[in-house]
Amino acid sequence: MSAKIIDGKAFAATVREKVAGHVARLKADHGITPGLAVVLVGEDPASQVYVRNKGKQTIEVGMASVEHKLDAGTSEADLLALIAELNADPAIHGILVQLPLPGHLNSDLVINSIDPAKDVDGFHISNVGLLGTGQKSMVPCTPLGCLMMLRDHHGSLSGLNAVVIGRSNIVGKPMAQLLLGESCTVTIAHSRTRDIEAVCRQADILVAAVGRPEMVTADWIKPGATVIDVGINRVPNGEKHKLVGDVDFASAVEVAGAITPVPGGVGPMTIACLLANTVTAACRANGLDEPEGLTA
Ligand SMILES: NC(=O)C1=CN([C@@H]2O[C@H](COP(=O)(O)OP(=O)(O)OC[C@H]3O[C@@H](n4cnc5c(N)ncnc54)[C@H](OP(=O)(O)O)[C@@H]3O)[C@@H](O)[C@H]2O)C=CC1
Ligand SMILES: Nc1nc(=O)c2c([nH]1)NC[C@@H]1CN(c3ccc(C(=O)N[C@@H](CCC(=O)O)C(=O)O)cc3)C=[N+]21
Repeated sequence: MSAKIIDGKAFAATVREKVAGHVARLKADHGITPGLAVVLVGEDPASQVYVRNKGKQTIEVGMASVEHKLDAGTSEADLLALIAELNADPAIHGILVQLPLPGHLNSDLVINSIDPAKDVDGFHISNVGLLGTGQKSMVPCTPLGCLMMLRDHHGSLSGLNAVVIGRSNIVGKPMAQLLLGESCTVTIAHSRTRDIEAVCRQADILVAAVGRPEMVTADWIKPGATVIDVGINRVPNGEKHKLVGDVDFASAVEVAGAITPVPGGVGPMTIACLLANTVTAACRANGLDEPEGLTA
């Protein structure tokens, strides 16, 4: 039997439509245009894909988009000065600093210099702490997008076994926190996990956020499980390249109950959630009721 394909691209379009509605209301009723600033230092290829898609979609939902493209050799002091400017700018409600940063920059220091209220990536230590203690925060976009798709597919996630492969601060850890918040029984697997295939086969929900092309094959998957593939891996395809996930889609689709494709799964949801977080930030900054259904 073949799995249901969870269409992240279509789901993301519905999220963006909701965001556009809230943006229109903010403009008409309050004269507020939510503004998102993206800071890109150097030329990481994965970040460029993201920035390209994001800039276009920010404009499409009616928000203001500002891009700061800095030279790979930019000093930490200059980057911190730019962030201080954006923190102080009332027209900017969301700030995203593309990761990874070039090696000479301390990314923890840089991320923690962003005003937590404008931290639409949800990476600032204050937001991480708020999420970890179940308080209102900015929730990282990729895990938030995954959660929206999981809730839509399952309704309640309570009591399900969830395995997250990957323990990064930007995907694996916050994903695990969100699933715990939904009362899943959560296991985080990583490069030192013993017999990872057997661990994964226990999962009703399997989230792969590893960065290894097609690592998760059918024999890792419990029949009927829901598989969320976060991986974005660029692999050679003849003369060109193609994108594949961390899951071997062709074999997994035969065993899973539901699965997200790459491209067209988690990626588009990540960008939609970034826009959602920016509207939420704009509402909070102005003491307005925040949109329902766009946060965790
Ligand atoms: N779709 C989207 O919107 C986004 C996609 N991504 C993609 O998601 C993937 C993960 O990203 P990110 O979390 O930043 O990556 P990181 O490299 O920061 O983390 C990868 C994690 O995978 C674990 N890992 C590596 N190799 C193995 C292995 N052989 N077996 C088990 N675990 C392993 C690592 O374990 P250890 O900690 O032990 O080293 C680590 O915890 C990438 O493909 C990235 O491009 C990322 C962000 C957004
Ligand atoms: N501060 C920060 N926050 C991030 O969230 C962040 C980051 N830095 N650095 C890079 C990674 C990667 N990432 C992607 C998001 C969407 C797609 C995406 O839209 N993917 C499309 C395909 C795009 C294509 O066709 O090439 C899809 O999966 O369908 C890809 C990658 C966010 N990241």
